[in-house]
Amino acid sequence: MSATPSNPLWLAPMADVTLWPVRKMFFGLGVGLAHTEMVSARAIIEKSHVAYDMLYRHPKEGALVLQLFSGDIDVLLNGAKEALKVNRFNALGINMACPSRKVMASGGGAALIYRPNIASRMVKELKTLGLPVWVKTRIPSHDPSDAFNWCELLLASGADNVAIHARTPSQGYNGKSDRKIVKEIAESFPGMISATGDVFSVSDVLEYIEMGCVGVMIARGALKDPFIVTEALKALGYSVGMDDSLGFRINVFRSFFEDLGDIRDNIAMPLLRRFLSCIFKNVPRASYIRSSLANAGSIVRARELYDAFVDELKLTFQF
Ligand SMILES: Cc1cc2nc3c(=O)[nH]c(=O)nc-3n(C[C@H](O)[C@H](O)[C@H](O)COP(=O)(O)O)c2cc1C
Repeated sequence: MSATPSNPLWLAPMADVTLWPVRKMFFGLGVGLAHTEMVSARAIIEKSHVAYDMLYRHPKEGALVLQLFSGDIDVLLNGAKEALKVNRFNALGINMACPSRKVMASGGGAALIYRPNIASRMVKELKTLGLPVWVKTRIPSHDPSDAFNWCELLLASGADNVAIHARTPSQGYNGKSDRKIVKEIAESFPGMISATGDVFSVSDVLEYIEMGCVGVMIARGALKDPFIVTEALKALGYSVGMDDSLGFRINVFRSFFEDLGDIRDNIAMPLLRRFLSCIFKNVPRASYIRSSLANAGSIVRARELYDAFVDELKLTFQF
């Protein structure tokens, strides 16, 4: 199974967000590839139901990278083996980017930047499973030569793609992602580097592509407005056959509601709340509608309210 994306605009991994209903919505909008949220390799080995749920892949999804995290080589490898018994994925991703204290304390996530030998062996071991191996990482420092050496090591170890979020682990989300470093690395390793970091507009996507990145991942920008995807694809010259009308937006979210109905309310309701700010944009009483949906208590009830609001809007806007 190859990891060939259908275009260079990809959905980034986001914990508690990139579950299958969200990924399916974004594949519907046109992304060329998506990531699962990061899954603990140890939790897979321990047969956690939560981790197993994260391995579900809907038949209508496109190219999908399973992103795993661990600070231990054997745990990572065995977790990946178990995951591949549950489902097929187009590539295995290693999280070397997560700066959270808990993940870094286990030696995983961004802590791997400071454990280069372990990181390199992780890539080599995962490669033995026969799938492309993708690494998502932050940068060691704002010195371009540090970033170059780090990416060179990952690629020499066999990584098929390195996605760079050009902030250091200690930076959190402060400052800006360092695009000069991304450009230098993308030029140094043509065809191997993708970008993530501060992708909020069509011009952000175009800028990373012009730098020579093979792909651009959308993360927080996708939460603010999923429809950036269709706009960016149009700007990149892909024919998307979709518009930005209210009717189109409403239908996209109607399908999303259907899919959310297939997962538990305690997972689905927070997920719905994540996307509420972009539902009913520029529509009268939008904030009242959003707060009704946020407090609906269950997806079934939220869907009923949504349908009732849409009926009202149809009378007003005649779509
Ligand atoms: C809610 C949320 C969850 C995230 N979870 C993950 C994750 O599971 N794995 C990962 O590699 N990055 C994760 N990230 C980081 C994003 O993939 C992305 O690299 C980062 O947000 C920078 O891109 P942006 O500035 O365009 O949002 C997460 C980000 C957000 C906002």
